Amino acid sequence: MNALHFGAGNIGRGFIGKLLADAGFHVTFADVNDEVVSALAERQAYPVKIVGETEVTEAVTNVTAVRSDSEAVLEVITQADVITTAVGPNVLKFIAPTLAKGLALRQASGNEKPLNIIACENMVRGTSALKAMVLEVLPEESAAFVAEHVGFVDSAVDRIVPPADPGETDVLAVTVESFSEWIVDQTQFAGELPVIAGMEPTDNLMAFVERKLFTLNTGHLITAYLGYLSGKKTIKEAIEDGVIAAKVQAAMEESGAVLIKRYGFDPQAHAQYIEKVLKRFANPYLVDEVDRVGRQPIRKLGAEDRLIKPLNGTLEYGLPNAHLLLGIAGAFLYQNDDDPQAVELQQYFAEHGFKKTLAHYAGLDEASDIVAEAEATYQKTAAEPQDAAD
Ligand SMILES: NC(=O)c1ccc[n+]([C@@H]2O[C@H](COP(=O)([O-])OP(=O)(O)OC[C@H]3O[C@@H](n4cnc5c(N)ncnc54)[C@H](O)[C@@H]3O)[C@@H](O)[C@H]2O)c1
Ligand SMILES: O=P(O)(O)OC[C@@H](O)[C@@H](O)[C@H](O)[C@H](O)CO
Repeated sequence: MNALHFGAGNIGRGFIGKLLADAGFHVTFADVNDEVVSALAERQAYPVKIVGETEVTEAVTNVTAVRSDSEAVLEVITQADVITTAVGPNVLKFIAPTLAKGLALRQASGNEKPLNIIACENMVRGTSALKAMVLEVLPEESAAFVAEHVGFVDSAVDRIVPPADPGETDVLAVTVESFSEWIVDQTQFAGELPVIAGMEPTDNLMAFVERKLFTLNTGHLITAYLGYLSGKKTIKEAIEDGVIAAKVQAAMEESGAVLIKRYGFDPQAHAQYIEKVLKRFANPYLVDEVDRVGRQPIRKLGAEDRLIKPLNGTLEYGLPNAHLLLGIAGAFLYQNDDDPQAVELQQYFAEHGFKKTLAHYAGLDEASDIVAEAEATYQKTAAEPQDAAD
């Protein structure tokens, strides 16, 4: 069985590529990082350090790599049984034309075995978004072939994988937490549902995607921004501050109340889920910087993402949202010259002011009460950033 995985980064090497290799797939990574591609192609193996109560380093073998913009990747697409991605939501548009070309070539090669494509990104129904991009550029004569033989399967992916420790010299080494969860929409597969250890099929994907994105990622982001405001470098340092932890928990309870209403989750089980997430943030063996978790604030202010979608849910059901608003204030106060989206957000904000900026990026009505409330929270937080975090 052959797997092709786009994005040999943290989650690619530390979770999805490892899981597929462990399941017996020959895994080809496709990436644009020459150093990583060369090392994978040469060594055909890499180490994954799993840290938690115990620490173990496992070797991932039976892997190789090609550049994702090379002719070689097209050949791999013609032979793959599964294609996965972990490149970041904003990069899917760059790999869609490659997938379309490869699928046309697969048709020409006469390979009619089922192929399943699964985007493993932090976004709601990322594979469906990728499918739309692929179909847009797919040659018309391949449309029927793809509809019959290719499954585009949405998924939810959860494992905290920061970049390697600063002192690490092996470009392929990756450190991961022991927890992992990969849930796929069983209704979207082409061919028979494959049995892969660590991949859990469900017929209720949206509940799992939203539970993960609007609990873990909502809480993670607010931890990062409150940590940033109080001068903390890592998520662990931030969540060890009791006041920050209480605010983060309150935000997860606000989004949780929406999820409980929307999906009928058991409130007690959801409270335990939140508790477990808080423990994962405090993992003493992971060095996860607030800048990684706070990255790309424009993406994170999107209407379907971890702050605004739960906020809209609180409006729909008439629920409290003060701590979600604090997260939005945090996004506006987050400054990082190395993050192009943080720079763009600050520039737009300086030119257009709070209300126009939030309305622009979050798809909210500039004249709405909620945007006015968000601005008031921003002003209060900007005046006393320490109070927000202390
Ligand atoms: N790291 C985590 O804890 C985690 C957990 C769950 C989900 N995710 C999601 O996984 C995705 C990747 O995150 P990450 O933390 O692994 O990021 P990362 O930056 O470590 O990895 C992304 C990889 O994609 C590669 N890439 C960029 N452009 C490419 C292209 N055109 N073709 C092929 N490869 C390309 C980069 O070189 C890099 O190796 C994101 O959507 C993220 O939200 C991350
Ligand atoms: O990857 P992002 O930028 O969408 O979000 C940053 C982190 O919250 C995220 O990578 C988590 O570590 C991950 O989602 C855990 O499963």
